[in-house]
Amino acid sequence: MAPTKYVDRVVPTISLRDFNSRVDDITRELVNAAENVGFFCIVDHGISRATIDRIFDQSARFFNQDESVKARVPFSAKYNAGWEKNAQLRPSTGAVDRKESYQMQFGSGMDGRWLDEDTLPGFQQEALDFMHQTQRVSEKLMICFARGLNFDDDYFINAHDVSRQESQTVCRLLHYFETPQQPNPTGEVFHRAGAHADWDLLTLLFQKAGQSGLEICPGREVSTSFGYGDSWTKVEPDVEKNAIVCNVGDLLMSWSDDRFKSTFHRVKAPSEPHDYYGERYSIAFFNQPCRDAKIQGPLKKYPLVTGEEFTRNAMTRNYKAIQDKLQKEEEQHASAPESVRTVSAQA
Ligand SMILES: O=C(O)CCC(=O)C(=O)O
Ligand SMILES: [Fe+2]
Repeated sequence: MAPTKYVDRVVPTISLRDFNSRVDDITRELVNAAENVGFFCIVDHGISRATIDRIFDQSARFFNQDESVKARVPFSAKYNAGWEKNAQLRPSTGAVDRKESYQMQFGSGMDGRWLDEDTLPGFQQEALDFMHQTQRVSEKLMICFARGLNFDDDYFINAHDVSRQESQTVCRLLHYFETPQQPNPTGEVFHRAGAHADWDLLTLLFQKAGQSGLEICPGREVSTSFGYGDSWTKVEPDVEKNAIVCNVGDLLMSWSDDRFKSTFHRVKAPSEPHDYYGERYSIAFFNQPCRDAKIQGPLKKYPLVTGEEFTRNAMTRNYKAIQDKLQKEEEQHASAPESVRTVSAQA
């Protein structure tokens, strides 16, 4: 593989301190970041580092269970919840991400998908507490983006109400495996998370100290397929500042008539000398619209769709890209590639 081209880009850091009295300034900063980079870090958000460390401990507890235990709560594409391993196929790589993940929701999508209290005492409660705290931070961002688009303050909050049955919001625990440092004899590339854009409104990402790998390639600058030939920027974990890395998803891009940019990102397949090869834990909180939310930007650039339709369209798009890629490979090699197993319901 050709060496990755890197470029320094400023990923703005935005403080949510004194939110109520500073909401206009914060809105300006967020809007500017969303228009230009699509990524930003937030600090002074109110979730303590101790809370974040504890949820990472819970995540390790979950992933340390035997596979037979985790397999009791398998991923369901219908409910977009549960555990999966080496299963998320990416159109950008044509391969599965080398990771396991456990997706949690607030409501009935989790029926039968929590491990029982005997197996993981306290896990469900702590996970839900963390998810509610992250939801409250998300709601502050939603107020600002609603203001930026001249909607009422509670416009996005209502469309993402996690107390409703129609909620689709997901908290994804992620665990990437340690990667062999020696080039693999077969030349196999261990993709961690292939380049993609998320298809939610906003993603809030938590990282652990020293566990690098996240890279971005702002959407509007991408000129090659999935940003491969483009210049990437590393977004290192900033645990000192207790930063949460946030990005605009396809939903907010569409809902803003393309004013706010959904941005390509990836967790790089470690392959170059300074890459991080060790295991990586991260947590992504995807603000998904309620199934019956009505989605249309102020300029009505795109036809009105419901949250359910938007998610379905995003999945179809993703799936079609994979199908097209496989078809091309099939034509090139005149032999069928390994069959596609699952397409995760997330970007
Ligand atoms: O693990 C990470 O840092 C990024 C994960 C991600 O982009 C995703 O799951 O959509
Ligand atoms: Fe992502």
